[in-house]
Amino acid sequence: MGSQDNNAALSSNSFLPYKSAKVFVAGHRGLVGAAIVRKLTQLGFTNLVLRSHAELDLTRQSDVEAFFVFEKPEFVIVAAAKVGGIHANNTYPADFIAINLQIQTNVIDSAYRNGTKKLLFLGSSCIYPKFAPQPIPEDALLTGPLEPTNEWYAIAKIAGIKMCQAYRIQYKWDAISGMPTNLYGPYDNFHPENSHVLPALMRRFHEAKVKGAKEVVVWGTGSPLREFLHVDDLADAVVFMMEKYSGLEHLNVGSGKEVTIKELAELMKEVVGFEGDLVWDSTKPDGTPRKLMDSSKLASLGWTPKVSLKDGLADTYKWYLENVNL
Ligand SMILES: NC(=O)C1=CN([C@@H]2O[C@H](COP(=O)(O)OP(=O)(O)OC[C@H]3O[C@@H](n4cnc5c(N)ncnc54)[C@H](OP(=O)(O)O)[C@@H]3O)[C@@H](O)[C@H]2O)C=CC1
Ligand SMILES: C[C@H]1O[C@H](OP(=O)(O)OP(=O)(O)OC[C@H]2O[C@@H](n3cnc4c(=O)[nH]c(N)nc43)[C@H](O)[C@@H]2O)[C@@H](O)[C@@H](O)C1=O
Repeated sequence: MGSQDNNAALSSNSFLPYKSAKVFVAGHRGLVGAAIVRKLTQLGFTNLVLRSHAELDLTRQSDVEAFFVFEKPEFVIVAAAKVGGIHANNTYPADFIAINLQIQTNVIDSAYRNGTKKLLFLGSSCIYPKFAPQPIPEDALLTGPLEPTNEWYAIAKIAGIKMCQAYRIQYKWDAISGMPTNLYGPYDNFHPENSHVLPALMRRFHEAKVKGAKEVVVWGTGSPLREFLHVDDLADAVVFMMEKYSGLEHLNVGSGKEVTIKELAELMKEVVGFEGDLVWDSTKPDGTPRKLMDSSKLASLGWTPKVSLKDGLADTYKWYLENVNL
């Protein structure tokens, strides 16, 4: 993190006092983007620039350039991406590498060229080697082979981190990166196959309860460990980093707490109130055995998460009942 000192001159762009600043939240209808918009609105930001995918396809370079020339946002948060769980990543590798490279390259380059003061890029904990030391420090990046089920997505995300670093070094531009762990919360994707484990199980347990089914199938062996963070905590961390961090290195953003998939399934069963049995489908991949991140750098700057997994699950299930299960 010594390189952060070399960039001290770039850290003058404080964010929080400028409530009327133009802030572009890319991907504002997704899990993460929606939480960031909620947080910024709560804080009193009045000039958010938002475009749905239908209004602006961020893979289209000339459209993105025209948007930035016209809007010239002062701050940019990149929460738009092609995102999915283990099955989607494994099934659509071309989409995961190409769409993510296109979106992030277009947005980062156009933001720099049109006077954006500061940009935050979001990656993911899957950037780290499959067998990284645990908890995973930021400097484990590029020290070993990736998990094959999501290497295409991981390579795109690593390119995003490196692009922010390259623009910081060459242009002295304040681009930073945050690497969140597995997230969940309101506006998650509850698709039965393509979503992440937590929303997938919430939906499957709920539907099983409603139908009076005797069992629910859960993928893999149940032994992999995952670290979950409520998306409201992530949004809080994003605002914190926009205000306080201007370094070359990406920063891990995790809860510091891990559970096995079996423990998650048992907890979900309890929260949803399903009374049948769990059946394990070991033909489905487990993915990375463990990916607990070391988020002590962010903690040392003064940020800590607040939402426990149990409370977060109950809150998300309430949202699911009110909004998805209509
Ligand atoms: N969910 C998680 O567990 C984790 C997420 N992250 C990161 O957080 C970020 C946000 O993820 P998350 O909110 O979960 O993802 P979502 O899929 O919920 O949201 C992604 C958003 O990006 C938009 N988008 C996708 N493609 C395009 C495009 N071509 N043009 C314009 N908009 C587009 C989507 O719009 P539409 O739906 O209309 O296509 C959607 O609003 C990503 O960078 C992801 O890597 C990191 C770690 C874990
Ligand atoms: C955030 C992160 O998310 C992805 O990585 P992942 O953590 O492996 O993602 P996942 O949530 O899909 O699975 C976690 C674990 O859970 C098990 N599992 C059980 N039952 C279901 C199930 O029903 N659905 C899913 N998806 N998984 C299930 C599953 O077999 C695996 O062992 C990356 O591709 C990449 O997108 C990324 O960055």
